[in-house]
Amino acid sequence: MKLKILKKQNNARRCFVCGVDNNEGLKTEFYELEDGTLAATAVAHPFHQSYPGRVHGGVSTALLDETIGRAINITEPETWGVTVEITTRFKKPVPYDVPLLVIGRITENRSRLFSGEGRLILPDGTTAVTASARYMKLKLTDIAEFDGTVDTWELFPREGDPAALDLPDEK
Ligand SMILES: CCCCCCCCCCCCCC(=O)SCCNC(=O)CCNC(=O)[C@H](O)C(C)(C)COP(=O)(O)OP(=O)(O)OC[C@H]1O[C@@H](n2cnc3c(N)ncnc32)[C@H](O)[C@@H]1OP(=O)(O)O
Repeated sequence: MKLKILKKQNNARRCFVCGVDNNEGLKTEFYELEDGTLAATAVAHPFHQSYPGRVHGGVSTALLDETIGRAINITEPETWGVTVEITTRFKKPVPYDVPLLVIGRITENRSRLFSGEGRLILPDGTTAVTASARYMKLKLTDIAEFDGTVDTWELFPREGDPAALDLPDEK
């Protein structure tokens, strides 16, 4: 199903998942879709491997963690949270050097905790990894040593940013 992108989210600079200056990271981009899903696009590299030919499960988990955690910002742009639990199910190997799509949704939102689920989808539409996670809401100043210079939080628009994304049915 093709879904319109309503908004691109900010990126950090050094974050392993979204840091635009982190050349060992994933440089993931996050897009809010019209149906309330958060979609993330990324390419993993050979230096993210576990066994040769497959991406480390911890890397896939990190992608899912941040995608689910950021999905809260669709309705609450000022909410920040830390992951308190994540459960991941690895169904297929994830290869590097191919475009990966990750989607996340919030399933429960309470005053102190929120939960969500997500899946990592391969270019052929297969779901390779699923996850569910829970986060505790905290003030940004209680989470981050944020000086606003090296570690910024900004929108990095790109000419290649898509206007819509095709979400395959679950398989
Ligand atoms: C600006 C720059 C931005 C950079 C980029 C950002 C990208 C965004 C990335 C986003 C994605 C990436 C995100 C990341 O990678 S976040 C990094 C990974 N996660 C962490 O570092 C979290 C580490 N843990 C902690 O700091 C503490 O444990 C916290 C602060 C969470 C709680 O310690 P604290 O000592 O304060 O609290 P407490 O232990 O007394 O518990 C307090 C209450 O909470 C309840 N409780 C606790 N745990 C759970 C649980 N699992 N399920 C249900 N309930 C739970 C507990 O029962 C109690 O309830 P009650 O008895 O009071 O009723």
